Amino acid sequence: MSAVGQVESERSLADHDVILLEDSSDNSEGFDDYDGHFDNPTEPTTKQSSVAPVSEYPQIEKGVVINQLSNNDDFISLSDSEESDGEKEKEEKDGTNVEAAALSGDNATKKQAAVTPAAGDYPWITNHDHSKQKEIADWLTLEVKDFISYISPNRVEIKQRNTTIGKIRAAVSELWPDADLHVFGSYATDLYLPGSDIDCVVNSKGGDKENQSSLYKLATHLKKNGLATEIEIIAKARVPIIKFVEPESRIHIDVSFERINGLEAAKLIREWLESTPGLRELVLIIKQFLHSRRLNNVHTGGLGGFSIICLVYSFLSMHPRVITNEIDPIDNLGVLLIDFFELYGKNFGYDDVAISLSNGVPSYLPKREWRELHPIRNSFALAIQDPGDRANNISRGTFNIRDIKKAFAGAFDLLTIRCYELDQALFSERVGKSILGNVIKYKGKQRDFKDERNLVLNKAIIENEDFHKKRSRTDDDDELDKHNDGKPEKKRSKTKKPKKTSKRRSQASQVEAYQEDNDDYNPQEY
Ligand SMILES: Nc1ncnc2c1ncn2[C@@H]1O[C@H](COP(=O)(O)OP(=O)(O)OP(=O)(O)O)[C@@H](O)[C@H]1O
Ligand SMILES: [Mg+2]
Repeated sequence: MSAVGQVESERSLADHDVILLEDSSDNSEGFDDYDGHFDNPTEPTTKQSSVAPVSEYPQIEKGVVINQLSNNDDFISLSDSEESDGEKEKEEKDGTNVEAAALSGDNATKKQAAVTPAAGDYPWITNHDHSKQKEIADWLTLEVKDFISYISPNRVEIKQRNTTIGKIRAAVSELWPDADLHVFGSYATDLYLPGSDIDCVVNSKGGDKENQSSLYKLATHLKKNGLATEIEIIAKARVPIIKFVEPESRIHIDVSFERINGLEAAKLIREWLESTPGLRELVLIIKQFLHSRRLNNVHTGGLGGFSIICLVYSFLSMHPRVITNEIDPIDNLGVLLIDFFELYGKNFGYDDVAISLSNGVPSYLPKREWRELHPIRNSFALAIQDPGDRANNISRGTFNIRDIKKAFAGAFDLLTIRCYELDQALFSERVGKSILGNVIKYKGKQRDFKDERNLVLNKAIIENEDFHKKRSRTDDDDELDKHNDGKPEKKRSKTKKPKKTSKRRSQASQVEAYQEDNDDYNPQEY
C-alpha cells in the first residue's frame, strides 16, 4: 500500500470505536506486562480518559507510532472477566466478600464468615446436594466437580467461539492471502472461563506482518467488515497486538503477529492436561478464585492464566501423595485444592525458590541458580521459568504476590474451617450447604450444568494439532533434505509416517451430528 493509502486506512479507523493506549503501564519495578483486557466485556471502557480517538493524534497521520510502550519488554498477557466492578462493589458493600473478613482477623470472624453462605451465590450447588457424604473431603471433591461442570462450556458457547474465530480467520485470509490466523491461549487448551478472551496470532509466509502499518490495515479491515468494535492498537510493545471485541458474540479477541511460541505452549499444555488428571479442574478453580478477587490481571500485578497453569501443573507433578500413587487426583480434588492453598498461601518460600519447568519436568530451583533472574530487585516474588524459554520468568509481572498469597492463605482457612464445621454438623443441618461457597464466587450469568465439550469440537484445538502436525512433517522433510541434498522427491514421500487419526479426530465422528461445519474455519497449509 502506498503511504497515502496507509494514511487513508489509518484515518478510516478514526472514530470513537478505536483507542490507542498511551500508557505504558510501566511501574517502578519494571513490571510492564500489559493485560489490557477490560474487566467487564459488556461495559464501555473506562480508559477513555487516557486514550483518544485516532483523529486526535496528528502524529498518526504522519505514520508515527504514538504508543508509549516502547520500553515494554514483557509479554503482553491476557485475562478474562465476566464480573463487573459494580458487582464487585456491591459484593463488598453487602459484606459477602467473606474472605476479606476472614483475612481481617480473629477466628470468630472467620467462623462467622464461613457459616453464612447465601445459597443463591453458589449456583453450582442447586440440585446437587452432597450433604449425605460420610467423608467431608469427598463432599468437597464432588462440589469441585459440580463447579467445573457448571463453568464448562456448553454446545452453544463452543460453536459461538468456533464461528467467531472462523469469521476473523476468513477476514485475515481475505486481506492477506499468504497469512493465516491461529488460536492459542485458553481457548486452544480448553481452559477458558465463560468470559475469557481468545488469543490469536497471524502468521504469514513472508513473516512481515508485525509492523504498525499491518496492525492498522487489519484493524481497518476487521472494522469495515463489522467484525471488530472497541478496537485498541498497541503497536509499539515487545509483542504488538490488536485488541477488539467481536460485536456479535461480544468475545474479546487479541491478535498478535508472526510468532509461534503461544502455539507451542498450547500444544505443551494440552499434553500436560492429558497426562495430569485433575489439572484442568484445579486450574479452572484457581482461575475463578483469582478472577473473582481481581487478582488474575497481570496488568495490575495479578497472576495470569499461563502462570496459574504452570503453578498447578508443578504442584500436581510434585505432590508426594500423587507421585507415589497414594491418591487418585480425580477422587481427591478437594484435598488437593486445600493443599494447593496451603502451599502457596502459607508455606512456599517465595524469597528463595523458583519453579522450573525445563524440559517439561517441574522442579524447584533455587533463585540464586537462575542466572537470568538476576539482579533480583524484590526477592519476595513468584518466579516461574517459561517452559519454552528458560530465560523468561513468566510471572515477573505478578508484583502483587502479597495479596495473592494472602488470598490463598485465607482460602485455606475458610475451607478447613468449613470442612470442620460441616463434619461436626448433623446430616439434617448440612442439607443445601456449600463448602466451596465462600471461596469460589460466580457472579456471571446463570448457567446450566452442561459440559458439552464432547458434543462439539473445539476447532481451535483441532487446528492447533494440525498446525503442529504440518510443522513436524516439514521438519521431517527438512531433515531428509539435509541427508539427500534436497533429493529425491520419491524417497521423501516413502518415509512419511502413515496418517494417524488423532483422538480428537476420532471423537469427531461421534459428534458429527452436532457440528456446525460451515463456519469457514479451515486453516491454510503452509
Ligand atoms: N509472561 C509470558 N511469557 C511468555 N508467554 C506468555 C506469557 N503470558 C502469556 N503467554 C502466552 O500467552 C498464552 C496465553 O496466556 P494467558 O495468560 O492469557 O493464559 P490463558 O490460558 O489464555 O488464560 P486466560 O483464559 O486467563 O486468558 C500462554 O499460553 C502463553 O503461550
Ligand atoms: Mg488468554
